[in-house]
Amino acid sequence: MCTAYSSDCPPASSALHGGPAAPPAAVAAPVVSLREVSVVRRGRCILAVESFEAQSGEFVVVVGPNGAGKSTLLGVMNGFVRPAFFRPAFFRPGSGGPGNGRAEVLGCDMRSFGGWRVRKRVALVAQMVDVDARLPISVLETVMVGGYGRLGLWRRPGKALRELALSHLERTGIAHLAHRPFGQCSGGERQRAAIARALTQEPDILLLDEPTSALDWHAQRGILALVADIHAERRHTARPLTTVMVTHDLNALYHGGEGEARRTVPDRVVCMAEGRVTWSGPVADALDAERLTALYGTPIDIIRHGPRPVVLF
Ligand SMILES: Nc1ncnc2c1ncn2[C@@H]1O[C@H](COP(=O)(O)OP(=O)(O)OP(=O)(O)O)[C@@H](O)[C@H]1O
Repeated sequence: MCTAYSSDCPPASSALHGGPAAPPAAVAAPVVSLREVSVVRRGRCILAVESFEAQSGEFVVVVGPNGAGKSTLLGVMNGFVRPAFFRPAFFRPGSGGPGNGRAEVLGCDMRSFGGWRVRKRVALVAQMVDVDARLPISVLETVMVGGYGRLGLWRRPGKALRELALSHLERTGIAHLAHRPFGQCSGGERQRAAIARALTQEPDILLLDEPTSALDWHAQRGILALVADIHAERRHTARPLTTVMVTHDLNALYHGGEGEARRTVPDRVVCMAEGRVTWSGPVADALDAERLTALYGTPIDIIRHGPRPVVLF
């Protein structure tokens, strides 16, 4: 069942084949609203979130130790992981029932077929995986895959999708790699291609799961600046982008680019541990030595470099 934007979760307007006008930015409902959501795997509760919300146009960063449930949370948001619900009073994961539990993304109830519907509008840049260099698929073809969900069952990818993909290759700075086999690209180039593919999906929500892991310093800075710029470009449009990024790089919270003008300052940081959201608040408060030491279970210090806090461990 869909509740916020319309009765059938219509796609927002698409450069690919046009479409109904996007919902106005003034829609008050959060684009992600999770309450008493749980995920159980092999009899173990790996996610038990009492409350998580993301507003339209918000930039949220999710941090926490390995196994905290961050990727699972992203999976619930893009419909790949089907949520169950728990009642906090009894804490019976997966017990379902009316309770107060709900999982809505872009106004779609993720319990029904919402996951299938929103997947077209929620793009995920997953953790980097190794790809065989002999894989016969070019960077351009990889990026075009992002538009397939919007094409529907009977339409074949055509010129419009190709041009859209090329424009996003340009935007992410790798237009010159369009015809190179994807598997022959460097880690940083592959992450740019993954972001271009996500943009070709024309998403309302962009999810990024450790987009800078395994990249060198220069590539990390480039990816973070790109993500920040893409988010900022849509901030004051009729269709602001909601960005949710998982990262282990706490210094990425504050600085994503070169120079003050390009720094990344997300709107909010969400801390997770043992499947739960343990804290949520502004970046300045998140970068607190005591809080981070407790979260990661290892001593963490914060020093200042000019106006910028730097996390040391
Ligand atoms: N399909 C599954 N079956 C069993 N356990 C799972 C499954 N998927 C995830 N888990 C477990 O759930 C926990 C949370 O996993 P998740 O990948 O969400 O954590 P994470 O915070 O993203 O971790 P990391 O920072 O290491 O990527 C982990 O202990 C993981 O082993």
